[in-house]
Parts: sequence; structure tokens; C-alpha cells
Amino acid sequence: MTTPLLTGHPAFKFLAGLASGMPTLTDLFQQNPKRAEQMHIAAPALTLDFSKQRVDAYVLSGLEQLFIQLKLPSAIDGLFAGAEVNRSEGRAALHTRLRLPDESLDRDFPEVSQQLRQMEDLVCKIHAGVWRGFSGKRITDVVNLGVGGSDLGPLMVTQALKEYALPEARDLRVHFASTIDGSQLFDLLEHLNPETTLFLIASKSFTTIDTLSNADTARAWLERVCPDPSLMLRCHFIGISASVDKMEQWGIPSDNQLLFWPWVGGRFSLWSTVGCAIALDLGMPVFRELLAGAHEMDEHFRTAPPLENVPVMMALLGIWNVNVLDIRAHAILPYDGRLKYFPPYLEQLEMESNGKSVTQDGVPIDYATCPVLWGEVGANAQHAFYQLLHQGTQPVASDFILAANRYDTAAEDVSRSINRKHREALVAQHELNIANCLAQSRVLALGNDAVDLTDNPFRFYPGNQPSSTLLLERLDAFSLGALVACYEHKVFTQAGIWGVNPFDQWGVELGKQVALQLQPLLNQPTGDDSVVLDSSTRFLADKIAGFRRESQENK
Ligand SMILES: O=P(O)(O)OC[C@H]1O[C@](O)(CO)[C@@H](O)[C@@H]1O
Repeated sequence: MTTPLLTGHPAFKFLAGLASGMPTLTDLFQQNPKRAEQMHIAAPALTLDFSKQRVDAYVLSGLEQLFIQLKLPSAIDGLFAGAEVNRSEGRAALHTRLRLPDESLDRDFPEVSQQLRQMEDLVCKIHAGVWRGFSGKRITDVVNLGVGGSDLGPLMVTQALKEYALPEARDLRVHFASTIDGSQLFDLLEHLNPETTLFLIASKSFTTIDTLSNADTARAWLERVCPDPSLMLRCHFIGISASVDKMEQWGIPSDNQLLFWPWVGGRFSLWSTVGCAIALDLGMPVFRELLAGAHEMDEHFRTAPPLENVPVMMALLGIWNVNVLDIRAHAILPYDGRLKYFPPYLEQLEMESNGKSVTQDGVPIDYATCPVLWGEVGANAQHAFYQLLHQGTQPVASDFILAANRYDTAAEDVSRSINRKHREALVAQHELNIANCLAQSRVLALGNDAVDLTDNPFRFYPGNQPSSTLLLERLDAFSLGALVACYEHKVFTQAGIWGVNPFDQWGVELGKQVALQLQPLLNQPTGDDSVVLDSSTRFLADKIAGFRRESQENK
């Protein structure tokens, strides 16, 4: 099947024709005072207000037509039914299967429920202190060794939901180390006790050098104190992968292997046994609640009509911004310190998925695809890059993410021993945070029209920067699951419209190959002819070798 190119479609041409006459956001709000009432939609656990996007009813209907003309409804059915949506690798992408309710899993996909149960069993043993280190001591610390999708998802979720950790999980500390230079692991190992530390080696392929080099360092650290290698592997390493063979080769005992499948993309894998770090840090019921929230969002995505469908609407607004308004930058601005790792998580999800320039058929694309996406906790970003958003020369679209309720539950009082005064102070902080979030999207949209300012060029705010606000009633496991699934489906929908494959990542392969090619050259003198290097790489390699020699000589 040939994937049609976006720009040739009648609906796209219609949309392109609307761009030049599009009023500013100030005008749009003046023309229709009920704009926000008409331009918000709801999905499980969240509401999307898109009234600050530069769209009107004509644009929305053109986007809906585009969605239909590009056959996205059948693409979505295909995703859920297990069609080969990842064509370059000949695979389905069935992360949605991982969050089906237990009854359907047991009935239709017993291999998934079996792995979930095995994970639960390991988690319970660790929490209960039944799983012990080589010297018989209880496990106090777990280190997740993984990178990309095998790190960012669990890291993001555990940071976001810390306050929901169940009593059985509170005595266990969960850490993450991903960097190939070993610096995170180096810092951790300084403080950890090898007798009571357990490592999760999370790698879909179990070949990723970043993760395996960290795993080798962890093993060397343990070998210093544990004389029995098989006891050490049994008590201190759990493997999480789609490759049993590779786990076997590394030495992971079969009882310590947690599996997932080639049809789970790395950046879509937090719902699989890659979520083990989440379950260990927060408790298995919290992990299951996360799955439940994602499943509800799956159902919404599968069944809601396009203009009432939150992930579809987010995707369509993105297409309008990127391909019609030519806005190539997208900021993710959670007004919630707990979502600190949400922007990096989305950077991988969106840019590794849709940073592509050929269609599923390998045909070069002549229009923009994924924008540059970055972000930061909103209130901190105000003191970093908002200057550019307000007065720079780049058009930027933003997503504001906000939870209405915070610091208001008895559970928080118990878990953090909060007294009344302390809580009142925190609630006041939350209110300040909300005010800042709303103020920023208002000023970005309306600029100087938001308030009456003097005529001073340095205080000129042009406004007209579009944004959406995703409002959660509260941030908890269920709503976070729904939020993440929402972005996953946005990514899939945009990929369908751009005609690209969101489930491969060939772009990162060449760099890995070249690194392997270069490594042996680092210790060879100039003049080795096995690989002809460009002069910059040769210069840097020689310079580094020189510095390292000097350092050796000075020892
Ligand atoms: O889980 P693995 O196989 O170690 O891969 C880690 C990451 O590396 C990539 O393959 C490429 O960066 C990502 O897609 C993936 O999440």
C-alpha cells in the first residue's frame, strides 16, 4: 500500500488556504467571547482547553476532513488489531495490549498476564524481605540500569507518583542510572551497600552498550565482595528484556528474567515488565492503576469522534501549527514539580518516533514532520527560556499541564507527616503555581492586550503564541497513565498524517556503529589507515590521547 503524501490532499490544500486570513488570538477571543466553552473537550482524567490555539470552526472542520481523507480511523483500528504498523521492522505495535484489564489478558493474552504475575511475585518477595542479598541481608536499594525507553518512562513515573508509594514500598529506595560514562552509577555506588543492592538490567535488545557497560561495572563492584558468582547473579541481578538468549548469555538466571516482546517499542514499554522499577518503588497496585488509566485513554482514542477525541485533537492542532502555520518548536510546560521528567520522556516519545523524513514506503517527504520539542517544569522555565517565548523571534506552540488539586488529601498527611499549618502553606504555593500557569498562557496568547501596558518597545509582548492546556483534576497513577497514553496516541495519529513510521528509529543506529568503529582508534597513534577520519575527528582524538598520556605520565 502506498502512503499518500500529506500536502497533495484536498483537505490540506483547503487548510493551507485558511492560514493567511487567520485572525490573531486577541481577535479570535474578541469575536467569540464563548470560545473556551466551545473549544474544550474531555477524556478520562483530563480536559483539553484548546481555545488558545489559532483555529476556528473552518480550520477544525478541515482538520477533521484531513483525518478522514488520510484514513486515520482505519489506521487506529489497525493499531489495536495488531496490524503491521511498523513496516520497516515488519511488526505490530501492541503496547495497548499490555494495559488491558486482567479478564481480557487472562483470556486472550495469557503470556502477558503471566509476565505481569511473575513481576508481581518478584516485587512482593523484595518488598516482604523474602528476597535477600548474597549475605542474607534484606534488599534496601534497587538500581534500574537502562537507557532511553528502558529508563525514561520508569524514571518519570516514579518521580511523579512518589507521594502515592504504598507502605510496603516505602522502605525500598529505587535509583536510576543510564549514562554510558558511568557517572550516575559511580555516584550511586559510593553510597550503596553491595550486600543489600539489587540491579534491574532493563534493555529490550539486551545489546545496548550504555546499559551493558553499566551492568558490567555493577557486576565488577559486586565481585569485589561476593566470592560466589552464581550466588551473586541470583541475588543481585534481574534482567528485563525481549531477548531470553541475550539475558542467558550475560548470566541472568532464568528465574530472574522478566520478558516482554518485540511488538512493544522501547519508548512505549513502561507498561511492560520495564515497569518493574515503578512497581518496586510505589507498589504493584499503583502500577496497575497506571495501566488502568492508560487503558481508559485507549478506549477513548479508539471510540471518540475525531473532534471530541483528545489525542486526535492534540495531533491535529500540531499538524496545523507545524504544517500550516510553520511553527516548528513545541514546548512542554508542566506546572507541577512532580512532572520534572515528563518533558525528557516526551522528547524521546515524540522526536524518536516522528523525527523522520521518509514515508513508510521510503519516499522522501517535502514537508515538516516532528517539531523540536523540549520543556521544563513551567514555573522554573519562566526564569529560563520564557523570555524567548514572549519576546523572541521564534513562533512556539506550548502544552501547559496542570493539576487542579494538590496537598488536599489525608494520604499526603500520613505519608509526609504534614500538619495543618504546613499544609496551608503548601496549598498557598499551589495556588500561586496555578495563577502563574494561567497567567503565562494568557500573556502568550494575548500579549500586551492581556493588560494595559505603556508604549515601551522593551515591554512589548506580541502574543499570538498558541497553546493548549491539559487540566487534570489531580495527578495520580490513573491520570498519569491516561496522560501518557494520550501523548502516545497523539504521536501515532501525527505519524499517520505525516505518513511516517513512528515505531522504528534507524536514525540512531549509524552513530552507534561509528562509535564502535572509533573506540579502538582512540588509543592508536595518528597514521593508522584502517579508517580514514575527517580532520576534526582525527584532531580531537589526537588531542584527547595527548591529554590522557600527560595525565598518565604525571601520576
Ligand atoms: O531497551 P534497549 O534495547 O536497551 O534500547 C534502549 C533505547 O535505545 C534505542 O533503541 C535507541 O536510542 C531506543 O529506542 C530505546 O528505548
